[in-house]
Amino acid sequence: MILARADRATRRYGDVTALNQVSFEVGAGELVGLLGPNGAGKSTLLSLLVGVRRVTEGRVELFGGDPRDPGRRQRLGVTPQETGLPPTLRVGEVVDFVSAHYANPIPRAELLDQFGITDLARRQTGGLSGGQKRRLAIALAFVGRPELVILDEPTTGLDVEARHSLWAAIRAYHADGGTVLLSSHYLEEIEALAQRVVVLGQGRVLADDTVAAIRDIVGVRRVSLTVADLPPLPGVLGVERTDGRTHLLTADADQLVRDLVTSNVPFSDLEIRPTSLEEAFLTLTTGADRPVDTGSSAATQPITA
Ligand SMILES: Nc1ncnc2c1ncn2[C@@H]1O[C@H](COP(=O)(O)OP(=O)(O)OP(=O)(O)O)[C@@H](O)[C@H]1O
Repeated sequence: MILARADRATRRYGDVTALNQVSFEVGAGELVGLLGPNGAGKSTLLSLLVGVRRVTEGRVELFGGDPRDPGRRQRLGVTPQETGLPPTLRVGEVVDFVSAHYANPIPRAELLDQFGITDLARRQTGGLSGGQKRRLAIALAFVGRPELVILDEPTTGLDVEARHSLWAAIRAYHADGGTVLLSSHYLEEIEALAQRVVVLGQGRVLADDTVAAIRDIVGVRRVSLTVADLPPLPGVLGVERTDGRTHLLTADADQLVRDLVTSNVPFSDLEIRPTSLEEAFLTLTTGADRPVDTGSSAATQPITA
């Protein structure tokens, strides 16, 4: 059963195309990570799916119909990137207030315990730290026992301990049959939680695959050197030349260096460094005005830079 779907969804803000013909689905019981650099369109996509924004073109569906239908939203739990909590209400009162909107909410004490915020129950939300507010906001997404939870960068601003306790709560919900779609900048977070990753870049789906397949792509290394002329070498995914330096992208830097040495080409100032997630995706898609097809292992396809 498909719980959320985007079908060639496009969203523009004036001249800015935030999402460009995005299609993907979230099936019941999945835990899907939405990964992408700043401005990739993650929040826009989530806001369409939860019904707070409308598509410019294309279609989005939640539980098989219009996300703006209140009946459907009852079955959904959401934590947006920023949440405004009424500053004078106590944490327990906020939980009670949100619970009152649902037929069968999780009891207050149980919810606070699950999210490690029991000791905050009597504190006014205005006096909470940023991380404490964030944990409360995330807990509130789960209070109505939703079938689908959508979390926009849930652990941004949390310390390591809070992040891990939140991951445990998300895993427990998923193990109980819940479905999760969460966005993140952090590959680590997606790896810790998700089975499937949808990568967005510049408003498009660049990849939709297993964590392992995506890991292969971001495992790309950048081998930089000064060289006059380079013969074709195996395993080179992309070549860039800037300021007299040549940069080779490869999934196996060790082998590439061996091949460079045995090719007898004179070179100097060899440097190897990992590409950041953002850089890997931007580089791999440079000049390729089309999505990367990881279904046939994008990491082994030649990319012209
Ligand atoms: N209300 C808006 N008005 C104009 N442009 C917007 C608006 N919201 C988003 N954008 C633009 O749309 C693009 C996608 O933004 P979006 O917030 O969806 O990306 P994101 O992947 O969630 O980024 P981040 O990781 O930084 O939160 C960006 O270029 C952004 O500046």
